[in-house]
This record gives sequence, C-alpha cells and structure tokens, in this order.
Amino acid sequence: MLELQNVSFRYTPRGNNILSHFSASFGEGELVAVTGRNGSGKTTMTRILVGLEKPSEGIVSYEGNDISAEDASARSRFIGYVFQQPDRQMFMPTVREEVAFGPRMQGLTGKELDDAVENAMRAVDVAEEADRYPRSLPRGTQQRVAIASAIAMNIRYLILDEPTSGQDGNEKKRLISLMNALRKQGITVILVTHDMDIVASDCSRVIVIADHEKAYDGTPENLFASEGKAEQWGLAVPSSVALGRALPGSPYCKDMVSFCNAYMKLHGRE
Ligand SMILES: Nc1ncnc2c1ncn2[C@@H]1O[C@H](COP(=O)(O)OP(=O)(O)OP(=O)(O)O)[C@@H](O)[C@H]1O
Repeated sequence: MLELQNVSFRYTPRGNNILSHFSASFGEGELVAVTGRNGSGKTTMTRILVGLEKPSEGIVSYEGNDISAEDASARSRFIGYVFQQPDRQMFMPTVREEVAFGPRMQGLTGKELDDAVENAMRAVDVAEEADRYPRSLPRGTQQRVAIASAIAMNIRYLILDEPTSGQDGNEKKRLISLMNALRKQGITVILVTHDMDIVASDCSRVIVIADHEKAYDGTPENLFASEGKAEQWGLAVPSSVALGRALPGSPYCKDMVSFCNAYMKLHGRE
C-alpha cells in the first residue's frame, strides 16, 4: 500500500499551499484517475508520490514505512512515472538501451537483464522499435517505451501524467488495454487526466482535487450518478452519462455501449 498521510505542500517556504492535509491510499491493482481543474495540483500530488517533491508537512508511506525522505531514484524500485512529455525522460540512443537503463542501475546484468528488457518491450509492443532513437518516435510510442522502462524494473505502481491528451482514438485504445493488462498483473495504475470518458469507462476509482484538498474519492459511477456533482468541480460529464441521464429511469451509462444497451432495453419494452 502506498499512502499520502495528511500531506501539505508548497513550492516555496512562504508560498501558498498547493495541497492541504491531503490523504489518499493506493492499493494493489487499482486503476485510479486523478482529476480536477487546471492547476489544482494533480501533477504536484503525483510528483510527491514518486519522490520528485517532498511534502512540506505529512508523510508518504509504502508498506507501512515512512519513505518521505527517499528520493525518486530510491522509489523507482517500486514506482514508475511517465511524464506528460515522455521524450524529456529519454536520453539513451536506442529504445533497447533506454529500457535497459533502469534495471541495469538496479544491478541486473547478462541474461537476466536481456530477458527483463525483451519481455518489457514485448509487453508494450515496442520490440520492433528496439534499435530506434526514442526521441524520434511518436509520442504514443514514447509513452509505451517509458512504460516498458518501468515494467523492466518490476514496479508495483505506475503513474501516467495526461497520457491520452492529443492522442488519436487508436493510440488511446491501445494505451487503455495496456493499462488494463498491467492492472491484471496487480500493478496499480494512477492516471492524471482530464479525459472523463476514460474515467467513466475504465477507471475503478477517481480522486478529484479542488481548492487544494481531496474533494472526492470514490467510484466514477458515484461521481457522475447525480447531476451537478462532477460539474461543481469543473468536470465535463461524458456523453454516454449525459445521454443515460436523459433516458427514463436515468440509467448510469459508463460508455456508449452501455448507453446503447440501456436504450435497446427500453425500446424492446415499448
Ligand atoms: N515548480 C513550480 N514552482 C512553483 N509553482 C508551481 C510549480 N509547478 C507547479 N506550480 C503551481 O502549482 C499549482 C499546481 O500545479 P500542477 O501542475 O500540480 O496542477 P495540475 O492540476 O497538474 O494542472 P494541469 O491540469 O494544468 O496540468 C499551479 O498553480 C502551478 O502554477
């Protein structure tokens, strides 16, 4: 279990709190969305989890131990982070070397290292790009390379910052099915996103940050079930949810397939 306990954070000693008394815990195999208005502190919260920022107050704990003082490189043994612009975290000449960098730093060598790298590249479907320069790849592929780098280090948590912004439908679908595959292996995926379609259709849980605090922590269904709840935090309601609300009985429709099923059921009864 990875936890933020009563964490407050400000970027400068005299600055305002970006987060105030923020607590959240992340269990195994969850797909958790972190959302909220622009500038609400989503990226900051994940940077604290990964060790790129230290809490001004409160602690970060992992499996019951206070890891607040551990830096990001120490935490990379269990947590991976994919930046909004993944090319900023790539500095090796080939995809294979990029993916090998982390596990090599962890002490893997020889066949063990080669196997970890090959398996990770295959898991995210970048094996064919193994000899290419990572920074020349499309952003979606770079994201998968960054995920492979994390998988090769045998992580338990993966944080993705706005992975679907600017992606086409196919790349989104590919990423979502990859996140689901990781989740089935027990890896917890934490997704910073403004994409409410993904929140409703794919996430098991959603955290909303508003006014420096955790405003909501629960299922997407509960967030979107009643009109006005998500909207008060500036969140867009997915089309399928809005359409479902307009049907008799206002069924909750997490995606367009659910909406069509609900519609057909009603139609069949008429
Ligand atoms: N390095 C920094 N120094 C000072 N202030 C910062 C720094 N990084 C972010 N901030 C401020 O902290 C606040 C929270 O930023 P953060 O990037 O965490 O928000 P966010 O919810 O991820 O935003 P977005 O949805 O726009 O990506 C913003 O007001 C931002 O301007």
